[in-house]
Amino acid sequence: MADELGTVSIGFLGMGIMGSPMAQNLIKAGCDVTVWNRTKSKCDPLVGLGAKYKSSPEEVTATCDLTFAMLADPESAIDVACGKNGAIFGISSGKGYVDVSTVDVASSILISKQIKDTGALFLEAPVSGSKKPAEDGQLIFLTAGDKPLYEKAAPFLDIMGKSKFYLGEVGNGAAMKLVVNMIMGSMMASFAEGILLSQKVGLDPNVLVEVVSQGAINAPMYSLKGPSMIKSVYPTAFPLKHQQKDMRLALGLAESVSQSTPIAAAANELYKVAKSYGLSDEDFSAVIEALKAAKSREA
Ligand SMILES: NC(=O)C1=CN([C@@H]2O[C@H](COP(=O)(O)OP(=O)(O)OC[C@H]3O[C@@H](n4cnc5c(N)ncnc54)[C@H](OP(=O)(O)O)[C@@H]3O)[C@@H](O)[C@H]2O)C=CC1
Ligand SMILES: O=CCCC(=O)O
Repeated sequence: MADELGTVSIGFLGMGIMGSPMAQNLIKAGCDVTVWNRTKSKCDPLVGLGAKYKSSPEEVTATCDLTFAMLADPESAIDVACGKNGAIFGISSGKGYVDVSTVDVASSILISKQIKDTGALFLEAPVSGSKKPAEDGQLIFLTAGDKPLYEKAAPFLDIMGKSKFYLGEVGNGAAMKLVVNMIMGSMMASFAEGILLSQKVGLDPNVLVEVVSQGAINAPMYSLKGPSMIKSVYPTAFPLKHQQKDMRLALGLAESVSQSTPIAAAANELYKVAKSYGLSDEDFSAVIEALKAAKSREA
């Protein structure tokens, strides 16, 4: 199997919290991987594991059959794909581009069009699952776009993830991801309120987490993040700035179809407040600090 995988040369653009472990899993599985990152030093550990390095997205797509991109937001995803020395300048017919970043529908369609104009194939494949699932190869891929590329990419998605959904036309994967993260962001904001309320009425919030974890509203996120939130520490798995970006993009998606989303809109305001307190690079569970600050101002 490792020999078969090694016959397809893989490019990987973006060595952040998610991209690095995803690329690492491909290397460990025996794939021929070439990496690029805006901040070059983040490629060093991957090169140490056997990856090749190229100095631009263009050079990566020129030398690789299949290129994955894991970038911060719509702006960086578009820039890396279509900007100066971007992926479109190296890619060509017979190759594929798989964007696993979380972006909005319009940005994904724009990148798809630019890639497909070169004759190459495009797949969007944003992921559910955070740093640990990325390290463990347990991500969930929400794919849409060219079916032949989905089939070609499938063995590699299976190395990085535990499941994959093919959702049809480009935009459907992006939309699914935004809906999922809109729910998650609202759940976390509500959980933060619950922790603070339990403390304020004299309950032990650790017991609250235990009660929640045994009931119908249990979600792994609560027992994973709750204990550190109670200690006011937020080790970054999913940066708060990205959660707020996803709330913003989800609200835009909702507006585009006139769907009312008042809960998500309220939660988004909390993430904005947390960002204004300098918490952008903390884990998104740091949204609880926005409520604490409001509390102390009222007191
Ligand atoms: N962390 C998580 O739990 C999850 C994140 N996601 C999504 O995955 C994507 C990546 O997330 P994550 O790895 O956490 O984010 P990071 O912030 O850790 O990494 C972002 C990556 O984007 C690059 N980047 C940012 N701006 C630019 C730019 N202008 N030009 C070129 N490269 C740029 C960064 O490069 P540099 O190193 O130079 O800054 C880095 O490689 C996001 O869309 C996020 O929403 C999806 C699921 C889970
Ligand atoms: O986009 C981030 C998703 C994080 C998660 O699914 O746990």
